[in-house]
Amino acid sequence: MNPCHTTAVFKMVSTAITTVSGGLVGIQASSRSKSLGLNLSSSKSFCTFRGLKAASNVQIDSAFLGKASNASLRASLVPKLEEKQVLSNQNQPRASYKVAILGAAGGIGQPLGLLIKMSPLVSALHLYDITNVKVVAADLSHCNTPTQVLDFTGPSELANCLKGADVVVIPAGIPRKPGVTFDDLFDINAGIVKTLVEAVADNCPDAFILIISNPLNSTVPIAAEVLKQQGVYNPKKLFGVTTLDVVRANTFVAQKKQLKLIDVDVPVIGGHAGITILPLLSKTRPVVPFRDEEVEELTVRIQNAGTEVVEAKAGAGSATLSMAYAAARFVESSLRALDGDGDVYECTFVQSELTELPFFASRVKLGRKGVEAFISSDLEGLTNYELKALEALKPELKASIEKGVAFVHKTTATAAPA
Ligand SMILES: NC(=O)C1=CN([C@@H]2O[C@H](COP(=O)(O)OP(=O)(O)OC[C@H]3O[C@@H](n4cnc5c(N)ncnc54)[C@H](O)[C@@H]3O)[C@@H](O)[C@H]2O)C=CC1
Ligand SMILES: O=C([O-])CC(=O)C(=O)O
Repeated sequence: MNPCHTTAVFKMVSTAITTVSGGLVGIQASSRSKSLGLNLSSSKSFCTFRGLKAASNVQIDSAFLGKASNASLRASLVPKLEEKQVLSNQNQPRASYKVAILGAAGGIGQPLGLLIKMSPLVSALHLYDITNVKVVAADLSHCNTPTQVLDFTGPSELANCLKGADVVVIPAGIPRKPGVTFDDLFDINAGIVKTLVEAVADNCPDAFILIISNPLNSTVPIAAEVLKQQGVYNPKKLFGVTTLDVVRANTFVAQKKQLKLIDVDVPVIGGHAGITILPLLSKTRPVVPFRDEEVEELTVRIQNAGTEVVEAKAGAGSATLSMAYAAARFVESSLRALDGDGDVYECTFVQSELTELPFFASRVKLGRKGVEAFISSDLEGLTNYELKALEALKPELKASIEKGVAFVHKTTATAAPA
């Protein structure tokens, strides 16, 4: 075993880890500290893939993709390194999953491709876009990590991009500009997502499908309707990526309460637009008291964080780097779940029975078959502020979901012969 690689894997996860334990739907989440008995924190040097020379001097204080991610990474990789001898004779980790990014040449797609190219779990990275994707692949493919990068341009190459994919990530579509609402993106992005998901249904219906394109509250229901029409809908494997809301909530709370960032975990429920984003500050781990004004200030900031970036970019688009980071975390979590890690939890916008709404973002347990359990206890014992906000978000979220469903039915009816 290459000690450099071992150090790399372990260093990426060298943080205190809190996990949520539980069983099936309706379980009570409980937090506990988990120690794997490894002494990982004494040195800050970091080695990664063979040949990345500068890496041995990289200083890191915390982990790569965040605590939730690392808990799972540690749990999934450490036992395998010891028990299954996953290192090949080139001293590389086993990398066996195929990930496809649709919209890979865009502002999110490019940094997301880079982060996924660095994952030890990915053997093949397929990049699809309608333009400019050859350039991105040529560039990325020079990084000497084991993942093979292939490019696919335009609808004629989409099927080959998707065949055999384990995880498909969709950040295709136009982003917001100042003054543009999420719903304003619907007219263009609804059709893009519909077409891409039709191709997913035809070519890799068993894959985890991760939707990033906005308006997320509508594009996920669109994807579900398309998959239903094609007869391949598996609600456990269709995810709206809301990880950025959690990443932001964790960051803003840690700053406000002067907590160690890596320890903070705030569940975010509802949807992904304005008031439909509901951070459950009362469920923050570690437990921390908030004054009423702090709750109001933090909630509003988390709900408007996307607009904060849109305004800062002044017409050049919306969040790309932080979104790529958040999506990479969700991809890693998906891969570890597929790999049999029993300790993977993420908030995500999925088909749900936690409320009367057909889709709802909440914390879920991920496993080989997708969503294994909903952490319903997150919705118990909410504060009055949270209960009121939860009721307030429902009409808007319901309307966005219905708009997505109606779009698919309408386009199908229009396309059907008279
Ligand atoms: N879920 C979330 O938390 C977030 C979602 N977003 C959303 O992600 C989407 C993408 O954002 P950016 O990457 O910044 O936009 P971008 O405009 O930089 O990139 C979009 C890419 O999609 C490609 N594309 C367009 N039509 C396509 C099609 N039919 N097939 C394949 N690719 C196609 C474009 O060529 C472009 O490369 C936007 O809808 C944005 O609102 C952005 C940030 C956070
Ligand atoms: O706000 C936007 O337009 C993009 C987005 O979804 C986010 O940054 O969370």
